[in-house]
Amino acid sequence: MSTDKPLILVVDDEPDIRELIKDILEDENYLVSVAADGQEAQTAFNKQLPDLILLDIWMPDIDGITLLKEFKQQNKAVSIVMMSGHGTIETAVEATRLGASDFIEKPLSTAKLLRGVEMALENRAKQVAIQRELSQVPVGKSSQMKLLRDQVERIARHDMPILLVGEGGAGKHCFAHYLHSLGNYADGKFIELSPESFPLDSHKIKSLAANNCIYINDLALLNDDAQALLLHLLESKQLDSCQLICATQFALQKAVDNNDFLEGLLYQINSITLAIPALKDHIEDIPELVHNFVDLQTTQAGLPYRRFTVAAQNRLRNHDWPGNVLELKNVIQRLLLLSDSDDIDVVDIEQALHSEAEAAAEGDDAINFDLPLREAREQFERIYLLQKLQETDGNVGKAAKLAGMERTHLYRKLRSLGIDTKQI
Ligand SMILES: Nc1ncnc2c1ncn2[C@@H]1O[C@H](COP(=O)(O)OP(=O)(O)OP(=O)(O)O)[C@@H](O)[C@H]1O
Repeated sequence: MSTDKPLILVVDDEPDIRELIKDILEDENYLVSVAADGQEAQTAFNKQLPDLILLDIWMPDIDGITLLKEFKQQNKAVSIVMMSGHGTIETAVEATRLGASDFIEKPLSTAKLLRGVEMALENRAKQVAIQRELSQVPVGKSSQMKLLRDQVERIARHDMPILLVGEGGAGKHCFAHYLHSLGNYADGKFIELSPESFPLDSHKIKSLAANNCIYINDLALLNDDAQALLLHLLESKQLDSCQLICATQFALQKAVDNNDFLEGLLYQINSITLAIPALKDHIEDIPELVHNFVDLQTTQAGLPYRRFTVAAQNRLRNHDWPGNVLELKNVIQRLLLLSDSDDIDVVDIEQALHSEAEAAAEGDDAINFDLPLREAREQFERIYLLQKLQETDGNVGKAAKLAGMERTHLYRKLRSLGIDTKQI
């Protein structure tokens, strides 16, 4: 829902009835838009997705059942109540089979109309809650999150590949799952392919992809052969019966300029791009995210419930969150696990953020000889590679040459060490 008041679209070819319904619903504080025929209804639907559609069954240009099918195809979460003066049981059954949530018979009475509308909106709210549980619907009331959710609802059923761009931990997986849950292959699997696991075999990819959702993360790290294969499959339209979502935290255009990424592949996958903002750019969502994570950790992971004081929440809003939502999730988990009071206050937050910062800063220090070899090696690699990237002004290709390693190997290394080339 994009506003706090539910938006109801009334589709009826009789002007008196349309206006009457509009007046009654507006008196009850609903937002109402009206359409006289199928075409107007389609335009209104595309302009702003309604929370509920009241749809007349008999209309001159297109019948309500066809329109119902079209709307449901475009967005299966939309709630639709059919209205008809000549309602028969068969039509009602047919409409509910096709996804209508209810059926109101004309002549309408105010009570009948309002009861139908309330029930449909309640059902929709329940459905959204269930869906949220199942598919991790991205939460957040900020304008960015609302817009992204609206865009996802609009594009999920398109067949074009979708590109998600955002920093590590910003929510790319979360939006990919949401796209899958609303997409044409929601009943199929969500298969994640990483550059390491990307099969260099077109039959294998096609069989994985068939009627499923393929999520490739991080696209910039695909090696040359994998890039060429993916480009070939897309150009020859061999990945048609699947939903393809690619994700990256690196600037792909920059990778193209550096000859690290195939330009043709970028054009194949970037026509629908969603930018997932860094958490510091939508901090107003922190209270809701905190609530969401506390809920998840207490119900699913069995951690004890603790209340975050308002001061604690404000302190969380003042942090920079370089690790984005993932970092917030980790901080909350740590607080629920380690705190010994029922209330989480500013002091607890300071402590948790301090431990996070210490962990993150460890890599910037001189080599620590107390560390096990593996961690000391990682620490050295981080310092060494940051130095090379600084020398080459963030150019991964050049840094790879200096370091005497393959570019894609370097990309992978940077990712595993959590180094963001944009920050160089
Ligand atoms: N808007 C959101 N609402 C609820 N949960 C979120 C939201 N954004 C992210 N999360 C959760 O935060 C965690 C980190 O997000 P996610 O894994 O989606 O980030 P990512 O961008 O895919 O990270 P990476 O770059 O490491 O692949 C996940 O558990 C995800 O479900």
